[in-house]
Amino acid sequence: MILAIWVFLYLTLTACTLAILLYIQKYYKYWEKRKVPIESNFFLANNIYSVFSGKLHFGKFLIELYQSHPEDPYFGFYILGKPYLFIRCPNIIKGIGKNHQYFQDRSFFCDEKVDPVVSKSLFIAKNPGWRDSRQKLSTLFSPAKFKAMVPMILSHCEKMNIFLKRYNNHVINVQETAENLMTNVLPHIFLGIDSQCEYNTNDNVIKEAIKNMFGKGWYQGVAFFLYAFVPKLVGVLKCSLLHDDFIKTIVKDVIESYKDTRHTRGTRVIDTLANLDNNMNQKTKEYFDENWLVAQSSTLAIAAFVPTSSFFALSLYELSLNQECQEKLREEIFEHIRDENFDIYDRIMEMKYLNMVVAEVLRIYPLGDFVNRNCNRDYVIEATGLRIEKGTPIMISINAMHTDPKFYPDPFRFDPERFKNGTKELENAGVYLPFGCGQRRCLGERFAPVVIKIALVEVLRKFKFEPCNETERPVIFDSQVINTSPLNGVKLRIYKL
Ligand code: HEM
Repeated sequence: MILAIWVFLYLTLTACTLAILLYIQKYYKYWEKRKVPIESNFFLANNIYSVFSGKLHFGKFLIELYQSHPEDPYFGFYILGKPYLFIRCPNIIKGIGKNHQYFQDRSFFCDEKVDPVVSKSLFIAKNPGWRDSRQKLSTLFSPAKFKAMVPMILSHCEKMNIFLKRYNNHVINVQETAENLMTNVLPHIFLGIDSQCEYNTNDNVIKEAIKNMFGKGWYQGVAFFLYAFVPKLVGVLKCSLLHDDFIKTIVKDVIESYKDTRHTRGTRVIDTLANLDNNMNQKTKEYFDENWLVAQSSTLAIAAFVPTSSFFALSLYELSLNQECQEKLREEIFEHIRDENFDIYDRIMEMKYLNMVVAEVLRIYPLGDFVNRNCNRDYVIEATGLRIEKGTPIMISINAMHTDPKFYPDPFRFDPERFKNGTKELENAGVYLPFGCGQRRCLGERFAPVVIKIALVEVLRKFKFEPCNETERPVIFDSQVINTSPLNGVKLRIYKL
């Protein structure tokens, strides 16, 4: 018996050693053999361990990598010995955006058997699930749907302004105000729930549930690392990236209410999601199950909440530090809005300076830091002849592109004039990509700016913002969360006009 155990242990150890040796043989000096410059050692790129211990933000880590290869169009790096390709050259980035058939998926992966919810999230899903889900979700974000949302967004802005009026000549944390506004607006649109988030208190169950859905600290760091880089271990360790009990309860309630045939289906995003198309074949229908609903509802809440809150707060921050821009924007707002009976949706589309301000905020603070893809078919970079092999993950740092002085002189100066000709030219040049690139770009690309522009117009018509002693310069970001979010909030002094 003892002998059998020893033989078993010996064989297992030999098999593991062989597997590791084969793995190392396959990948060791992978980039060197292809004459691709490399970053650091074979096992772990640079100081990536600081990211997963919560000391360094992942976006910052990518900027440091980008800056360490100033002359290279791309370079390779390794995570646990797996080769990654970091793309720096705008022309190559454009090619990746255009050639969706080669770069359909992200390299993050989650097996449906291991996590039936996360695996279906639009952010993680692979084809054909991703394509069908994206088609279905895209119908929710049409200009007509936005227009219909405007009165609701306005009513929440009005409540915010009533709160702000009480704080004339006081210092307030606009990040907190922005989060409260989004706690009211987003669950209303996506889930049809009234969060009743008050502005004078910081404890709202829905806000806390959304903020905690992704967790924080070392546990989230480890879970994110496993999902992103060693997905097979997720099942073994049974760790979960998502705390979705709150969304699950809401989805269950909606599905339950549909069983009652007298119930009239609403116009909320969740109603549209739950409303399955009768033309779908059985297999597709099976995919769009309750887990799919929970997955998409959570994805929308997570993907929207932090970026839109920070986007609003950081817009006010930059407009406070740059008073002449704030004044210019206010003048434009008053020029377009002379009385109370105006169609705000049409007006914000016409406001050129407002668009320039928003574009510049998204340049300095792209909020979604990186683009990540998995090459799903061998792809040759025409300019250099490098063959990116099937299965190779690639990384693009949006933040690093947006703050590279080669593309944006004096990159940390807030200057909306950079966008006086719009964003198209810079987008086409592959150097402006706040919402990513290609077919897998952000689903909220048109929605987020609409909400922020309305909120900015509403608040700047009534209030002026100035920096104060507590205003950080520059803003310090939280290194323990995946999104870009100010660690200590954004403190500004507010004056009633
Ligand atoms: C200022 C606000 C926002 C910024 C800067 C932002 C940025 C991004 C970026 C950079 C990506 C990755 C794109 C790529 O890989 O090419 C992304 C993906 C995504 N975003 Fe946003 N986002 C914002 C707001 C929103 C909102 C409001 C929603 C929800 C309506 C949303 C939903 C998503 C989804 C679902 C994806 C994954 C898309 C897919 O894989 O098909 N985002 N976002």
